[in-house]
Amino acid sequence: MTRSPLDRVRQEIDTVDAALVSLLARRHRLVTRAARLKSSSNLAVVDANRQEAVLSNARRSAELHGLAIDLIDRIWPEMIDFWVTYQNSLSDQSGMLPPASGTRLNQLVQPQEPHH
Ligand SMILES: C=C(O[C@@H]1C=C(C(=O)O)C=C[C@H]1O)C(=O)O
Repeated sequence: MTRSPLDRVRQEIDTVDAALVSLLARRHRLVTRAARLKSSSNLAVVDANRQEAVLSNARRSAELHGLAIDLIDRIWPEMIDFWVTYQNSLSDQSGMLPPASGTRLNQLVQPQEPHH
């Protein structure tokens, strides 16, 4: 079977996607370490200044690579939101930290199972 140019490009896209997932997994491990360090120093999960720095680093990096900043602005806030929720879930489990001020009420109040 001869592979078309489109097939080859798609294979390369798959390789890049696998590398992205591997980097996301690495970020996840680092965020877990950050959560433990904040917990042991009694620091809040959410750090707005740090979030701004993370976003502006990513935007600057996109600019250097000629990548649309719009893409960063759509992806990074989602990632940060995901990892803030994740860290809040860790601190809820350990019971070591009060909920961060940014924690939404629906994360705190667990709906009761209806009784049958
Ligand atoms: C990972 C951290 O926790 C939160 C999540 C961040 C992120 O995903 O980059 C940045 C700041 C914090 O609001 C951190 O404090 O570094």
